[in-house]
Amino acid sequence: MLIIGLTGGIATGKSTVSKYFREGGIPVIDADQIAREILQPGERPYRKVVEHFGREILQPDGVQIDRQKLGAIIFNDPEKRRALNGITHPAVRRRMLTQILKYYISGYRACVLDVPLLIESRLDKYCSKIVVVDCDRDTQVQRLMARDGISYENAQSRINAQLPMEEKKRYATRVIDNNEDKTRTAQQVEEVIKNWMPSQFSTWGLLVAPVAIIAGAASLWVAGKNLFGGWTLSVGSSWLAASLFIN
Ligand SMILES: CC(C)(COP(=O)(O)OP(=O)(O)OC[C@H]1O[C@@H](n2cnc3c(N)ncnc32)[C@H](O)[C@@H]1O)[C@@H](O)C(=O)NCCC(=O)NCCS
Ligand SMILES: Nc1ncnc2c1ncn2[C@@H]1O[C@H](COP(=O)(O)OP(=O)(O)OP(=O)(O)O)[C@@H](O)[C@H]1O
Repeated sequence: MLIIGLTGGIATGKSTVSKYFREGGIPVIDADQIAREILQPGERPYRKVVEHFGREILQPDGVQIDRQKLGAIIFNDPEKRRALNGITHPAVRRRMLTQILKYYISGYRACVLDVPLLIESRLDKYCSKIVVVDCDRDTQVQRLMARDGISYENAQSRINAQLPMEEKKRYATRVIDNNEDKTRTAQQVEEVIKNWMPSQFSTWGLLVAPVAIIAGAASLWVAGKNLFGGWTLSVGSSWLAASLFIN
């Protein structure tokens, strides 16, 4: 299975690019979405975050986390940001792994991991390819302020909480330029899908190969007991397994 890591700076356009991958038939695992789920009441990371940051980060209902308040704390303080990451990231990673397995078992040929902090948290090493979504800093600031309704200073501190784009781009297999209109961005994603998608044969190979290997081993055992036909079966199964894997 091809695992494509998708990253970029805040508001450079990862969700926009994700949408085009989904439209191209490739499932996307969204780390921001998972991070939201684990901060719901009842989840263990929720409890730890409230314990660590205190009840003042809760909304007036005294239950839900006020994301704006928590954001204001962690985007302006590297130490507190590290503490939050230390609580949330292991749980996010576990859920991402479960989702990857789900897609693998369902026979998908590829999936995208949409992770803003892919490079910072060293998840890039588990990806076969890395897509970095880029736009110039002024555009990024403008889009972030417009989308989240935040001030120029707030936008700057959120951008500065991440690795600079120049650094992220060094890890890219492919940079998607998201400075122009969305149609141009969609075309770049289409190109990526066309160039990178593994053949249907190789996906089936990954699913069928373990069965073929077991069949090969079993027939070797039978062949040891005699039967010319058994050898034929074992060689045939092993060849099938090898060829599916190699693909
Ligand atoms: C601080 C929180 C509550 C702010 O919530 P808010 O709804 O305002 O923002 P949202 O979750 O939509 O994130 C928006 C963007 O902020 C950036 N961002 C989020 N968390 C971090 C972080 N810890 N460090 C740097 N950038 C971050 C990402 O680019 C993300 O796409 C929230 O982002 C959070 O829980 N962050 C910790 C979990 C995390 O690291 N998530 C990132 C993916 S693993
Ligand atoms: N090519 C584009 N032209 C105009 N607006 C765009 C373009 N790409 C994205 N946007 C807008 O910019 C904003 C940020 O884009 P998006 O939400 O995709 O970024 P993101 O990288 O996923 O952000 P985050 O890091 O916060 O998750 C959104 O309002 C989106 O509609």
